[in-house]
Amino acid sequence: MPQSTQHTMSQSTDGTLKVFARWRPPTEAEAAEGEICYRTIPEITGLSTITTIPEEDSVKIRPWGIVPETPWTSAPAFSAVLTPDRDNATVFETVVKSSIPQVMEGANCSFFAYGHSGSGKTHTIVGYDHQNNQELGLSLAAARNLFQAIHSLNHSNESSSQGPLGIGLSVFEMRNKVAVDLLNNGQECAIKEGHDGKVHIRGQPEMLEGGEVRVNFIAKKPHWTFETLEKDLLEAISLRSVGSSHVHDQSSRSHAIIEFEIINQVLIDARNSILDAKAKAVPMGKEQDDLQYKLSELRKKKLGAFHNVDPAIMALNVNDTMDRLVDLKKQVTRLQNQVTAAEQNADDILKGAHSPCVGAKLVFVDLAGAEYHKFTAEKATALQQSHQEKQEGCQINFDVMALKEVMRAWSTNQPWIPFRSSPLTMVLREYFVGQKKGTTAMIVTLSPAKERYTATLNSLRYGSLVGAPKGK
Ligand SMILES: Nc1ncnc2c1ncn2[C@@H]1O[C@H](COP(=O)(O)OP(=O)(O)OP(=O)(O)O)[C@@H](O)[C@H]1O
Repeated sequence: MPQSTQHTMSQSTDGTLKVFARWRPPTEAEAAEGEICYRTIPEITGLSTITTIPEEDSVKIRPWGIVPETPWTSAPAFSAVLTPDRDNATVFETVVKSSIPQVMEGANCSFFAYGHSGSGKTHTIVGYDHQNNQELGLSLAAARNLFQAIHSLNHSNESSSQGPLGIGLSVFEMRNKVAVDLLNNGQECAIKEGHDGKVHIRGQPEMLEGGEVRVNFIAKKPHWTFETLEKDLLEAISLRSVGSSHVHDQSSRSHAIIEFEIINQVLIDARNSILDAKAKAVPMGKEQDDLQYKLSELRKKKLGAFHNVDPAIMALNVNDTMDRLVDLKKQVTRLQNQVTAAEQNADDILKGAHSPCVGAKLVFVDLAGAEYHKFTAEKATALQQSHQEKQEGCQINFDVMALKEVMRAWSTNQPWIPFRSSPLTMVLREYFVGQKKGTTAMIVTLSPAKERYTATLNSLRYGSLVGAPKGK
């Protein structure tokens, strides 16, 4: 039960990283058991601290639990503390709304929900009551607002040769070390870092007619209206993996990532051209490597090396093979030039777009809750988890700690940001880098149930670490 609840409007110390706390209402059973006592204290900086109050009645003593002897007080880390009476529409106004103009100016903005199982992350990010505008999740409310801004730009820009603006939707989850494409039947995608440091999420190669191999990236579906985007997004989210956590057996066991990118048809076509050019270049490159290998085998044999060579290779005519190799090299160079030109074209479209918002991204991440097995009933339930679930739990803990370091390094303009620390932070890299810095915010979702005191305190500690002002 909050001793005093303070709702402050969003303010930020540096304009880029904000942390919010959101308490959800108790269920009937939780209310009957009693609630965690806490107090919000606004600081002069505009940030708030949260103190938990271990009054006799505030934290239930459990047989194997630990009862805190002293109050715990956070750092002044919270831009706003949203009390249980605040609905999703209010959370949107407080946390997300100011980022819509930033995205329209070309900045990337990202929002993370962090909290233990059942604390309200999915309620906050996606929402459950989609008929009720007041309870639309932040991602959907943001998409609706973004479409309003885009449509008015489309009307004022009707003559644009690049076509109207829309939103490219990607929805995937990070499960262990792979990305699972929820817009493409749950296809597993590998996470690869390119020579340029950019991280790509690659799907399974697709065999095309004529032997071409198309390596698709994670699906990005273009949408021109909010209604079609909403339908796709909700269908994708329904495919998320669930498992047994310490609270219930329908817990999200993955980090879900919802990405909106502002696009136009010209950009879509340019990106398809890159994939087409690569599809042609890949088999040629492979054939070239293959011939080079065969020729080296033939040379070794010619030099008298004691070496078993495949009879099929021995049967090759060296001169013909060399001619074919020279020809292939020319073709591969030509195709690689086509790929480079297609990539350059896509970059030029982004730079020369009629609106600076083309290519800007707005991202929502529903983080899997970290596991805290140290105390109480959570340990008992954890023991019933399968080996795979325990491994996932370790990876989840690792990911969220890596994310905290990335956020702190990024918000304090460190020259080196540890994006490579975990697959999650590798994938998130592109949302943090960019010409313009937009808002990044963490919403720590909190359960008021005494039963969940340890987990709630751990979430608060995490929020406090992420949001503590620079240098602390
Ligand atoms: N702010 C809120 N107001 C009303 N109900 C809420 C709120 N937050 C959460 N709930 C309810 O609490 C339950 C658990 O919420 P939710 O599924 O969002 O938790 P979660 O943190 O995503 O859990 P998990 O990590 O296990 O998936 C749901 O029934 C949801 O409707």
